[in-house]
Amino acid sequence: MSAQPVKLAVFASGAGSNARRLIEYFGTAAHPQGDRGIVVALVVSNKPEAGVLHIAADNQVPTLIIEKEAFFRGDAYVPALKAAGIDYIILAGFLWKVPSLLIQAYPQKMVNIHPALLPAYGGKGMYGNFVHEAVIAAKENKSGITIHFVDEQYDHGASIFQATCPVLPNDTPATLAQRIHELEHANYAPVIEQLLRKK
Ligand SMILES: Nc1nc2c(c(=O)[nH]1)N[C@@H](CN(C=O)c1ccc(C(=O)N[C@@H](CCC(=O)O)C(=O)O)cc1)CN2
Ligand SMILES: NCC(=O)N[C@@H]1O[C@H](COP(=O)([O-])[O-])[C@@H](O)[C@H]1O
Repeated sequence: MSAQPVKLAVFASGAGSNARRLIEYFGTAAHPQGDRGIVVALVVSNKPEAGVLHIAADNQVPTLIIEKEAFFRGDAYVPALKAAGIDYIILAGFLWKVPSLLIQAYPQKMVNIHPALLPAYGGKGMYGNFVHEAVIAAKENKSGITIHFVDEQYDHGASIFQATCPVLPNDTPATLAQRIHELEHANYAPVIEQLLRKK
């Protein structure tokens, strides 16, 4: 009898390129990838029109749309996540602050990827292109990604991994975002795999 795979729920609010990469790397409950023993079992979004939901559907990954009032009550969605056998929550462009009760339900089992080198350029309002605009406006010569545990504050949890890339003089938020996405797609899944191997 093969052991049950570790089940990830990916939380996303947008296009879902990171979710797509995680699905490609780990596979799904229906189509596990290799013998990693980890699968993307659920995609959760707060935006019914989010592109990530189409990526989930294309890969037969079940989805859960969350409602604001229930979500911010704190533990409204914990039963559904536990019923789905979710072991880890992976934030990938999720734009709501995760409430404490949900974090407490997944102690040291909730991670986020941020498109900058924290602690700089993090916190409320620092998401998507707002981050890249701030980095360029500050005339930084490098940026990067931070993968970190999630705590009750935005972008404050313990850092797990960082990678850097140059910021070029003629960069726009879009060209920098592309370079950051390449770092994200190369690193998020292997860093998660390594983190779970240590448990
Ligand atoms: N409890 C935590 N929740 C979340 C974290 C975290 O570290 N702790 N990380 C964020 C992801 N994130 C940056 O990596 C981030 C996302 C969104 C915001 C933000 O300012 N959001 C706006 C609302 C935007 C919207 O609804 O469209 C806001 O709060 O006013 C900052 C950082 C995910 N959750
Ligand atoms: N502060 C949170 C934040 O800005 N997250 C960022 O949102 C993007 C989502 O892209 P995707 O939907 O294509 O994965 C990613 O670049 C991620 O780092």
